[in-house]
Amino acid sequence: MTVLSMDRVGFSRDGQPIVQDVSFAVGEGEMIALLGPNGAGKTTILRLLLRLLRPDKGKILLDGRSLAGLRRRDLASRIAYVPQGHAVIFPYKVRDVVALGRLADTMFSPVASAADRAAADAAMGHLAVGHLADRSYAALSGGERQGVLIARALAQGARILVLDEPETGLDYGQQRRLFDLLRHLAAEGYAIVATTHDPLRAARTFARAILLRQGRIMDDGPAVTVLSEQSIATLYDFDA
Ligand SMILES: Nc1ncnc2c1ncn2[C@@H]1O[C@H](COP(=O)(O)OP(=O)(O)OP(=O)(O)O)[C@@H](O)[C@H]1O
Repeated sequence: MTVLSMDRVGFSRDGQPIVQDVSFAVGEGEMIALLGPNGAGKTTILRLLLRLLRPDKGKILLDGRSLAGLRRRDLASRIAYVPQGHAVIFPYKVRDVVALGRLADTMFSPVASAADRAAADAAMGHLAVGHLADRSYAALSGGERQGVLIARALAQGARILVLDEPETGLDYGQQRRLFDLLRHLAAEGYAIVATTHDPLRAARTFARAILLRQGRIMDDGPAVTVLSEQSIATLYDFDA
């Protein structure tokens, strides 16, 4: 079932088209890699999906309803953003970072409820980061941070995860564990959209790949098919 879709979306900055005529639909349980050279518009598409930017043209639908008209709280209950883990944006204890995922709910009440604390604890348990709860987020390794950021997204209760280059800064083992985890979540029904700069990993790990070039979709389909040697060469502009 489709949970999120873009229909002929266009977005410009200062009259310059950044995203043009982009259409795709994300289904429950799908794991989609968004690939393309620097400046192709990947992050812009993520920001449009998260409603951090508004499209100039076309429509974005969440559960069949226009993203533009949704209440922030409803949006937060469905879509969670996992930023790059290497930036220390949270000078807090891990437990507090994960509880921030409940903010969409807790901001309506001055105190985190028992249910909020339970959701944060459950998310940490699910991602095996519970033992880090009282550590400082800033002192964690890249892989540990990425796990905590995903736990924060799960605590939010959202079933659509949008990740920006999640493997950045992780060693090979941590990347393996991260992508195993994402596959596991997709098998549980989570919809996952992630940008990546690693076509070989995307071909092995993701079910589907969307290739983006100069703001337009160049190809979209099963990752193993779409990410051929030839199309990778075309996408990144080198001789195969
Ligand atoms: N805040 C901004 N102001 C002006 N132009 C911007 C801004 N953010 C992005 N752009 C431009 O929009 C285009 C697409 O950028 P975007 O960050 O979406 O690309 P990307 O595919 O995510 O690139 P990268 O792989 O380098 O992260 C680029 O030409 C970029 O310079």
